[in-house]
Amino acid sequence: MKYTRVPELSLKAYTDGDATDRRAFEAALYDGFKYFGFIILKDHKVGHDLLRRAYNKSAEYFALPEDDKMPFFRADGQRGYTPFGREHAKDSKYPDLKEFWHVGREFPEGSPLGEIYPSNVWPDKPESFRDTFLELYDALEEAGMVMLEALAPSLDVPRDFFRNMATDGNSILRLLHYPPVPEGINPNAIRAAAHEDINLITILVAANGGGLELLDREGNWLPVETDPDNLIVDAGDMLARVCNDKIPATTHRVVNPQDGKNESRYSMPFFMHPHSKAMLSCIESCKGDGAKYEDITADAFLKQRLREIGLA
Ligand SMILES: O=C(O)CCC(=O)C(=O)O
Ligand SMILES: [Fe+2]
Repeated sequence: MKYTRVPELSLKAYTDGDATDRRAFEAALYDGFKYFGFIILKDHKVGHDLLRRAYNKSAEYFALPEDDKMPFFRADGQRGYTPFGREHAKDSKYPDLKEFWHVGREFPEGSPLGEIYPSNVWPDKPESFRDTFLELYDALEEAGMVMLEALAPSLDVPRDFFRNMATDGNSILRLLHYPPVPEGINPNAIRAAAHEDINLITILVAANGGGLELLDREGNWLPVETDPDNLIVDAGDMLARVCNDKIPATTHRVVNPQDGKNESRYSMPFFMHPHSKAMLSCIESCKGDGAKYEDITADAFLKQRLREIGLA
């Protein structure tokens, strides 16, 4: 199968369809993932109202003065606020033109699991910030779990294989703000330099503006554009690693505005991670001539990659 654009799949066909619909969805997901490492997901259950509310809260937060935001900056960048110009892609010298906020997993008070990941921090304004983003975290995780489940049969692993890996996982919701590109900025600096995501899969709430591009097999940058109510799903390094690159962690970037409209851009990727102790080890059906990568725990792999992007 050859594609000229990122395929669009309807999640409803999988969740509400019969066995034939589900098999067709699984095949289309696997084909899209193998070809591009990206698919677009429509008819999902993350509500339109929740997405609009989340975008509004995100815009309200980033509009606050820097003095209100900096108290939530943590050096490791894993929770709370990361200011403009801090993160750079693994192979880029120039910082990305973005600021962001990270929400991690919340455990019920007193849960022993609460110790394993850094605690969330929360701003006191805007109002309902915490509730909105915990709701979005759960909704995106739910959609992601279904995708992980739908992927399993194609790789000949039990249906709950990836779901189990991601249960209590170190998944992160990132609220991103790319401000208007400042004048006089180094021409090599872009909103998000070419990179691959670190995690298993990313469920990206499509932004309210263009700019996202993936690097296709011919080495061309292909815009990934869709209705802002749809979700974009892409495969990260951890998934590529366990399936021996059968599914690629596709390089992507966000370019600066090119249409003369130098406006803020907001997006909200949800990075689905395995739980820290999960072993990233090559799936039997993908071994072929042998595993290309050594076994490593999800936690060790994450730490290695965070150092490479200047966040640890
Ligand atoms: O803003 C976007 O559309 C993509 C962001 C992204 O690729 C990332 O944060 O890893
Ligand atoms: Fe990314």
